[in-house]
Amino acid sequence: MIAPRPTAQECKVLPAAALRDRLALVTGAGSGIGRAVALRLLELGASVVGVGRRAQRLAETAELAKTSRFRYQALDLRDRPAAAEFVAGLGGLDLLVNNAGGQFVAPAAEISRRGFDAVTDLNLTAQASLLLAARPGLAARGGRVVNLSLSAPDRGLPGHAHSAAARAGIAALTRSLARRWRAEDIRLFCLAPGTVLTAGAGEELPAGDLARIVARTPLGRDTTPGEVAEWVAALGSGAADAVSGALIEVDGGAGLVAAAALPG
Ligand SMILES: CCCCCCCCC/C=C/C(=O)SCCNC(=O)CCNC(=O)[C@H](O)C(C)(C)COP(=O)(O)OP(=O)(O)OC[C@H]1O[C@@H](n2cnc3c(N)ncnc32)[C@H](O)[C@@H]1OP(=O)(O)O
Ligand SMILES: NC(=O)C1=CN([C@@H]2O[C@H](COP(=O)(O)OP(=O)(O)OC[C@H]3O[C@@H](n4cnc5c(N)ncnc54)[C@H](OP(=O)(O)O)[C@@H]3O)[C@@H](O)[C@H]2O)C=CC1
Repeated sequence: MIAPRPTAQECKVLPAAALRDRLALVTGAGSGIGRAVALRLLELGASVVGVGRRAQRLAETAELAKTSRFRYQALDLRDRPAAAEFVAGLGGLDLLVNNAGGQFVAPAAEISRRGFDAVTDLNLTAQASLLLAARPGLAARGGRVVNLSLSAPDRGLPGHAHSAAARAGIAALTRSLARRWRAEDIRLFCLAPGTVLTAGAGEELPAGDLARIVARTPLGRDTTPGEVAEWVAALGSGAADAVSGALIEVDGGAGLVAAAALPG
């Protein structure tokens, strides 16, 4: 049985002012999931700073946002000193959404050293560095961190050896810091979407492969950007006050089943 896909409107369950007066930093806010998250946080009253490498894409998000509560900065997060300086300059921060990430699909044996480094740099080292740099700002506001991940990175994802290793590292870091930073009232979470049919996912895998992966999902459907955005917003709100260090899978149950056949 295929579960129905909610409309963008049906995903919106939080009250209108749930994030009023909060400041959020969303990485990768110029496309896909990051853009959906940024727009939803703005709707809920937050101010949002979006970063990504391409200013043009961020400007498109600003056009959709139609509010001065959105500002953006072109930034390569793998330039760790620049990213750290930028986040320090924001001052107090209520929510960091570590969304920028991704990988290429390749059999493990065909991933070169530079390819492995590029993916682990983006999905582990740069994310870790950003959240460490954000610590003082988060501590000043009892802030939250949502790290975007892959569902069940430890189940052995074909074609994703480099990325799964990086995401498992972030999950471990999330749990470690959730414990270590509790004195500063900082909460950290990992959020693992299932297959979200963004343009980025389409560049990574052919449509046929994505359809096969979605068909194997227990709920028989993809995850929508709106669903991911609502969960991120909830984790940034009072709804998550009793949650700490969790990996939350918004994946239609994908993490419960063996991954579909892909090379690798
Ligand atoms: C069923 C399972 C359920 C799994 C369920 C999966 C469902 C779909 C889930 C979708 C998940 C998503 O994340 S969708 C979002 C996708 N979006 C993205 O991935 C965007 C971000 N990605 C990137 O920017 C790139 O992929 C990334 C490699 C990380 C960074 O790129 P760089 O510019 O640094 O890299 P480059 O300079 O081009 O290349 C660096 C090295 O990597 C190698 N490299 C690059 N592309 C390569 C490729 N396709 N194959 C081999 N090797 C490659 C190059 O050859 C270089 O090595 P040498 O040749 O040795 O020099
Ligand atoms: N779509 C899916 O099915 C799933 C996605 N995810 C994860 O969710 C996140 C968002 O994915 P999605 O929206 O689909 O993909 P996109 O490719 O649209 O998003 C990736 C974003 O990250 C930004 N980015 C990439 N590299 C850098 C960098 N070095 N510095 C700054 N920004 C960077 C990109 O902007 P720019 O290129 O301009 O820098 C882009 O906005 C990723 O971490 C992805 O791996 C997880 C599970 C499933």
